Amino acid sequence: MAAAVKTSGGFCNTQQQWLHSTRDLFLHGSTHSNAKECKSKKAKKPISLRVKATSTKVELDFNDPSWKQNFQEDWDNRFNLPRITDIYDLKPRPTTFSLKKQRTPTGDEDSTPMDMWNGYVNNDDRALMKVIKYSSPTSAGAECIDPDCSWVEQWVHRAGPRKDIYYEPNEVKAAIVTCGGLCPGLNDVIRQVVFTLETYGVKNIVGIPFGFRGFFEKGLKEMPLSRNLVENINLAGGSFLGVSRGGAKTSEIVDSIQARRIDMLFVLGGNGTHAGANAIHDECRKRKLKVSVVAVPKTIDNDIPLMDKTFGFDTAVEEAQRAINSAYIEARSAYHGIGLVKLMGRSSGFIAMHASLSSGQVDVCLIPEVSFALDGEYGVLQHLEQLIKNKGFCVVCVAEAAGQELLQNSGATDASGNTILSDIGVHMQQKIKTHFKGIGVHADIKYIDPTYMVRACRANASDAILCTVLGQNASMERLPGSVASLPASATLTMCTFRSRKSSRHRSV
Ligand SMILES: Nc1ncnc2c1ncn2[C@@H]1O[C@H](COP(=O)(O)OP(=O)(O)OP(=O)(O)O)[C@@H](O)[C@H]1O
Ligand SMILES: O=P(O)(O)OC[C@H]1O[C@](O)(CO)[C@@H](O)[C@@H]1O
Ligand SMILES: [Mg+2]
Repeated sequence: MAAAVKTSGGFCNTQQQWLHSTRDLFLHGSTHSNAKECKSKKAKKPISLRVKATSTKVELDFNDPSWKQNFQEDWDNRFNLPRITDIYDLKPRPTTFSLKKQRTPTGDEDSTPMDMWNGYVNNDDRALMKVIKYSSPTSAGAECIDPDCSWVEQWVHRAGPRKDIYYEPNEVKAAIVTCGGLCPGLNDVIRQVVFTLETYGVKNIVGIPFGFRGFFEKGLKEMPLSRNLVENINLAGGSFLGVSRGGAKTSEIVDSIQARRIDMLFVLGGNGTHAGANAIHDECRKRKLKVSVVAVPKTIDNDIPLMDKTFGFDTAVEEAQRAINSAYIEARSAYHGIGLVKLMGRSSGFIAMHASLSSGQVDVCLIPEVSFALDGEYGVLQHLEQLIKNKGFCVVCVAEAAGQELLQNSGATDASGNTILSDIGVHMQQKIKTHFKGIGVHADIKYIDPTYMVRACRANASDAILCTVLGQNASMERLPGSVASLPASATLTMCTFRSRKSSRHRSV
């Protein structure tokens, strides 16, 4: 699966490729906002690359023979990781992690005595972002930077244990906080961060309750964490520490960090949380505090650019499939049954799309990335009419953010300032009812809204492994003294996983 690329403010990503390859199945929608952005990459020069990490804007002139070098330099700048040693003149000390050989020869007569030393990650180690080289903009799914689609390597930092560290594990205080909405796997990451820190010899680890709120809300006390306490938390869904939205005042949070004498902060959350982590990092720098901030990207929506998969997404898709299966059974068993399922995704249809594809039971999948009409000759309702006529039943899956332009928007926002979406599921249910009544055809609509069920559950096996790698890498990045925020941490914490994956599955 190819990584996402951000150009001119839009994302051209895997979802887009899937849309192309599944056009027959998911026939609604011809204009695609992302598609427009993708095309703009191939537009005449110069193009501008808007950079998420630093918000800088680099004009690329493809007539300039050194454009590729400029691009690469810009990329490296964006992925430059600030380190605690940028501010303080600190003496490195040998790591307390993995001091011994990880694996030793078995001692069997047959075994070849050899050094199984696992090694450390060097600060200059990198993982290659893209494993596909497109030879032309006409190649299926092509993601090209310049009009000729010449190969440009994009490298990100590799996560993992370093040989030198800059903190004394015995003396530091580490804090973990989980923010935003729930996501399967949060407990797995918390658990692994605690385990790894303890392996380094860190004794003082605390959990901040209920997101950033826990930093300033009176009456919310930090929770001491240990291997013993978190041993089994991965067996349950949710967040052991609790989550919250809104209310983040950076200066108050940093006052609290200072007062609690926190040296390292692990922040688990989505885009909002990462903006918060970045602000905390900036404020700590301004105050010259020796605090490392490492953010672990969390979003059930899987909508972080540059990342193939975020933790919790796989689990959510699996759960969503169950709802689709129920809708299918209901629709199949009813006379002119129409199963309708609404699935989460604040502004992306990844859950809906993947659950639909994997279930194989969905006739129409509607996602926000593709605009569609309900009424009219090429509208969804007309298509449903045909499906009922031809096969007697059908199943529709709609992402919660799909078709928002068809609904009235109240303009309301949640505590974090995120737009509260209008209910496309209920709207579709009504529209389908009215439509079939209007044409005098019986239709039995079964509407399923499993919203919170897809995320209020324990991580599945594949997410559990991903979380373990992320938790380990986050802790290993912290002790060497790095300070990371999106997208550095996103790639940073992912890249060990990614590099292993890509070497094993080069052809993906
Ligand atoms: N620009 C920002 N600067 C500082 N803090 C922010 C910013 N945006 C959001 N936050 C804070 O980050 C926390 C989480 O934000 P939000 O509720 O948007 O969830 P999220 O991290 O995007 O996760 P989800 O994927 O579940 O939406 C909130 O406490 C919010 O106040
Ligand atoms: O938990 P809340 O505040 O209802 O937010 C729900 C939103 O959070 C997410 O689960 C993650 O961003 C979205 O899919 C969904 O729209
Ligand atoms: Mg968000």
